[in-house]
Amino acid sequence: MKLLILDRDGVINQDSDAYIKSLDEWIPLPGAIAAIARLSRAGWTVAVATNQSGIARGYYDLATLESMHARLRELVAEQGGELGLIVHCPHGPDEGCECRKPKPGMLRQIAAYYDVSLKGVWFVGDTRGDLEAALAVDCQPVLVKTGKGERTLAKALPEGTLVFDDLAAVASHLLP
Ligand SMILES: O=P(O)(O)OC[C@@H](O)[C@H]1O[C@@H](OP(=O)(O)O)[C@@H](O)[C@@H](O)[C@@H]1O
Ligand SMILES: [Mg+2]
Ligand SMILES: [Zn+2]
Repeated sequence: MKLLILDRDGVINQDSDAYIKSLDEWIPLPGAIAAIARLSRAGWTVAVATNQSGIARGYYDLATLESMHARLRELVAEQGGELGLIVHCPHGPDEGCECRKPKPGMLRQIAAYYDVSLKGVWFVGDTRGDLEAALAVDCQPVLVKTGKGERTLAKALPEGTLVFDDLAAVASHLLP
């Protein structure tokens, strides 16, 4: 199974230090939707693992989050693709959950859903926490320079991290 796991904010859509709090604030990054659709049409399963502490913080509710994900699915479908499982962590940093990255709980949830091993599966993110979550479960850490990626690049990356300009470049690398 060709499985690719993506972080959401800063990889698929614009991120903000003020959180993405509404559907209007959820703006796809250039080429991201097309990249997901291209991968899907080529037989890849594309899943998403996203921290959403804004829910715990009271900035937006689950219905709003789900409206963003419905829009994401709609845009991918308009380009002939299909997005796979989206897993989110609604918890705050102090709740001690197992799903908030850099913990790998969401990656494990995705692996269990598809009944596959995570070894070597690419996990594409824009923050150090994404890379650490990948390493914790033997995924291939992949950093994109969008979102907080340039900030993440300013410090030493975990050994073996692959770096791409954006999700479109990741898709072009994976597709013939
Ligand atoms: O990149 P993903 O995991 O899809 O989502 C990140 C968001 O949940 C938010 O995560 C927050 O981190 P804290 O949760 O406050 O540490 C901040 O970095 C926000 O800027 C960001 O929008
Ligand atoms: Mg992110
Ligand atoms: Zn959680």
